[in-house]
Amino acid sequence: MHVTRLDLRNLRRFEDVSLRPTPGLNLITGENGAGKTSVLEALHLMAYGRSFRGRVRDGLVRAGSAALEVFVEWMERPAIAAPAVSAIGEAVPGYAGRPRKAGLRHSGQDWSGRLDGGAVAHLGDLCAALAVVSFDPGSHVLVSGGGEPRRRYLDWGLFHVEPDFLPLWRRYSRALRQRNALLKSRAGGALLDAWDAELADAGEPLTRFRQAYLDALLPHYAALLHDLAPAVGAGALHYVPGWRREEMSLADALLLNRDRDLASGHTSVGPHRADWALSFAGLPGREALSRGQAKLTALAALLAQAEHYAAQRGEWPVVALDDLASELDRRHQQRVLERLTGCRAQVLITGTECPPGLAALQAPVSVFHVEHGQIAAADP
Ligand SMILES: Nc1ncnc2c1ncn2[C@@H]1O[C@H](COP(=O)(O)OP(=O)(O)OP(=O)(O)O)[C@@H](O)[C@H]1O
Repeated sequence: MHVTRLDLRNLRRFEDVSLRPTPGLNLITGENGAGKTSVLEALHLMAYGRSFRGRVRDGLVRAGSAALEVFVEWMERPAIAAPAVSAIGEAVPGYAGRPRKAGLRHSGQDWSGRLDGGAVAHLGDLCAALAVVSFDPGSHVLVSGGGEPRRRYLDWGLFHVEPDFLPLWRRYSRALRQRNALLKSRAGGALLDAWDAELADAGEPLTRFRQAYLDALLPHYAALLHDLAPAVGAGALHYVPGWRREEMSLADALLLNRDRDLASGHTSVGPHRADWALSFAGLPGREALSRGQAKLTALAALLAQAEHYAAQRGEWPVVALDDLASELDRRHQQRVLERLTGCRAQVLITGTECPPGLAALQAPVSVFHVEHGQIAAADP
């Protein structure tokens, strides 16, 4: 898929700007503080419901404004592969791609959204429509941070490639909220039994989906890691389900931990505590990765997710690379961009100037310059 239009209103320093990216490589340049990252943040917000720099209420809305607005138009490949031109040489309507559009207004507390002209009930519906994979200076948390970004990573992938996952995830989240509320009010008995059963009913298949997804990512990740950071040795990924799954069912684990959960007021076992671990044949553990290696490992994981998405859905997600030159050295910049241009993915890159790895690529690139709160197309 590729974004054809991105409008931002009252987002960080931008009052009202519009960007028309091209399907291939797009470079967004500007001085420090010009607003380059904010452009990618807007796209990320539509695709994830949050910025990669935190929540909307943490400063995304322009000072003095009540709410921000993001509007995105993109082209999506049709689900059925068919020639764009018929046997008699005429264009086949609808097969060249499906135009889609989404709008989001967010005040930090309240939001409203529209998708293809209709109102959406859940922010997740917007996020499931537009697929963006972002690599930014904070992406290393996928490797060096706590479990939450790694769970989000798995769930984002599953929202996009597994249609049965989102309803299951909603069921589990609702049951977890209800169970925690009961635990806090110290209520036990039949009601708690019922929510335990619901948690187990949703949590077991949810875990199977996550485990299968991580297994499916592994070949992509291992090949990318070998290409980007061969010194760390073969990479492996291991799912950690959030309870001792090899010994007992989730229903049994919930029952076993009930007294402890009643004392603490929250559910201590289950897929909401899941994680996945990374191991490397050439290193004792992820703690031994250098900062640069941690970034490359995170990038391998993110690109693996994009590759897997492309294999499943028949088209690439949009790839956003924030401040590429400060994240990767020239050789790695070039390697990554070669891969992405070879796959015909739409790529949006930010930088104070053209990253050396992009200049060395000699591929066609559309350049946009951000200055004084405006975005303008510039000469390549
Ligand atoms: N809520 C806000 N209201 C108004 N202006 C804001 C708000 N939040 C951030 N800004 C300003 O918007 C700009 C955001 O810049 P952004 O981080 O997108 O720039 P950048 O071009 O990526 O910078 P750098 O190269 O330094 O990373 C900064 O000038 C910042 O001071």
